[in-house]
Amino acid sequence: MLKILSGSQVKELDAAYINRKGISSLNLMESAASGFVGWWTAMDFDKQLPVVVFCGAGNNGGDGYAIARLLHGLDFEVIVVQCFTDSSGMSPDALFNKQSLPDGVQVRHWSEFAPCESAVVIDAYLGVGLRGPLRQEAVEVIQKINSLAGLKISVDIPSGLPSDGLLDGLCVRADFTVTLAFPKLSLLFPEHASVAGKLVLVDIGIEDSDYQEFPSTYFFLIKKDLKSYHRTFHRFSHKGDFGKIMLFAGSIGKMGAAVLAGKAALRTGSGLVTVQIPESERQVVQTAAPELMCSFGLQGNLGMFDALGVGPAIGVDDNAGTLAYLFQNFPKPMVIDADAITLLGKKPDLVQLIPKGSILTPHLVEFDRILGRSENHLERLEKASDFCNKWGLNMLIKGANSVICLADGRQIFNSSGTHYMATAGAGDVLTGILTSLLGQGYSPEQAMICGVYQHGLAGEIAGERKRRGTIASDIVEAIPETFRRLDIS
Ligand SMILES: NC(=O)C1=CN([C@@H]2O[C@H](COP(=O)(O)OP(=O)(O)OC[C@H]3O[C@@H](n4cnc5c(N)ncnc54)[C@H](OP(=O)(O)O)[C@@H]3O)[C@@H](O)[C@H]2O)[C@@H](O)CC1
Ligand SMILES: Nc1ncnc2c1ncn2[C@@H]1O[C@H](COP(=O)(O)OP(=O)(O)O)[C@@H](O)[C@H]1O
Ligand SMILES: [K+]
Repeated sequence: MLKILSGSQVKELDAAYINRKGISSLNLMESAASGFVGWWTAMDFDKQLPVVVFCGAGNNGGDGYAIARLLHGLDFEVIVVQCFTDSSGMSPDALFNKQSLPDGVQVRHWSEFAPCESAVVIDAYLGVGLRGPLRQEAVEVIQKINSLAGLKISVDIPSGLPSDGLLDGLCVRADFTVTLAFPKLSLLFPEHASVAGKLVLVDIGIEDSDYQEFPSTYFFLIKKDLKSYHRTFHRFSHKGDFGKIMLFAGSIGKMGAAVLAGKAALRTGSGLVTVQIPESERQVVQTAAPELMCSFGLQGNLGMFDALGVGPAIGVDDNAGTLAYLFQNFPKPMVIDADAITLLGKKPDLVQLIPKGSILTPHLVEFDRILGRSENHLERLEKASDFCNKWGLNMLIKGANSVICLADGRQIFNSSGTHYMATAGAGDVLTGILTSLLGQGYSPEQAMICGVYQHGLAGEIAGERKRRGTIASDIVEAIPETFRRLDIS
């Protein structure tokens, strides 16, 4: 898992890494530039298009000069636009890379740069070294970059966006942000989606051990983390090992929620899945998924289940008693979603009854219902942290880069997923996956890590196939492929 450090910790991280490896800061800058160019090459940009690289005077600009040199070496027509006047303020590494530009690279000053049609723009003007409000010249440079027609690619972070806080003013509006080593926190805020564009992470060789001395409560979950969190089953594993689970989901006219959650649990590997539904609706479930079992009315013997998930489309009227009953009679961590969360917002006294370690999975509107409106994502993250800590609960704030909030204060941003998942029932699928993993003996933390990543990956696989036509059933059908892609047997 990658630790997300603050912008001001980056210099110290670099120093620790450089010291341990016995290399120079220039080597690290070269790794950053090569990493960027590796991604660029994979994107297969058209060599007919000129590339315009806006370079600042700091190390972000240094990355830009190095990228310009490397792209020139790949036969691209490269124009460097210098966004400062006085070279005496340049960082030594930026100066070195500026002086290393080959003759074939044209260099202009930003004030005299006339936009050319359809150039690809690389924004290496300001990175994590931004301090305070933009100075007037920076405002004008950023306005110029934004006025250009071509595709815009920001190096590390869109220039002008603070790395750890909220945008207050202007920044480059990027189509892609190619971020170095770890994603900067602000790139993961929903309010910055329109300026950060698509997020690309480039490994520049800094290892987990180099991060150890730097405190942070924020983490970024990536594909290579997954295998170590999964349980392994053996050749003698039996149905019981894979767990018996119960899902309270669906109501008259909304039985899809029970079917989707139930099927997702089966596809995630549950041994036995029972859905608790209104009896009149049993045919819907048993026709749609014969592998599911149904139960009607409150179960007397909840103890036979290994895990329980409650909420998708159960309705908010008349269910407060059911929730209280479940909380009091099922003393293990459970998954609480959708209408069950809305009910907690209406009846906050119920929160104290929730079994410790349970997982609440609100989307942003449901989040507001339990914890009130937040001005921004930072405030939301803080509220979630306080709530989880106070009640010994876990929370998943759903959306792009869903955040796993643990009771000990750690907050883990998910890297998988796609906007094609913004479709009815995608959350019901997640409830099925999470409950299934709890039932298979995963701890709540393991279930959240594996479940959230795989749900996102299943969405990506479904999206590759169905694009805008993706529906929640496609996500369910893609779950088996996620195990294959992650090499989990
Ligand atoms: N481990 C990694 O991730 C690695 C990171 N690397 C790269 O280093 C970058 C960080 O470089 P950095 O620290 O030199 O700062 P950077 O972002 O270039 O900004 C400094 C410039 O901004 C200016 N400036 C500041 N505030 C301003 C304002 N309000 N308004 C206007 N101007 C303002 C400031 O001007 P000054 O105040 O000095 O006059 C100076 O010119 C990082 O993002 C990544 O790209 C890689 O090379 C290697 C590995
Ligand atoms: N733009 C997006 N990028 C990544 N994941 C998304 C995006 N939009 C939605 N999702 C995911 O899809 C799921 C939607 O859940 P939810 O809002 O509860 O849907 P529903 O109530 O229709 O089941 C969440 O897990 C969320 O993280
Ligand atoms: K930048």
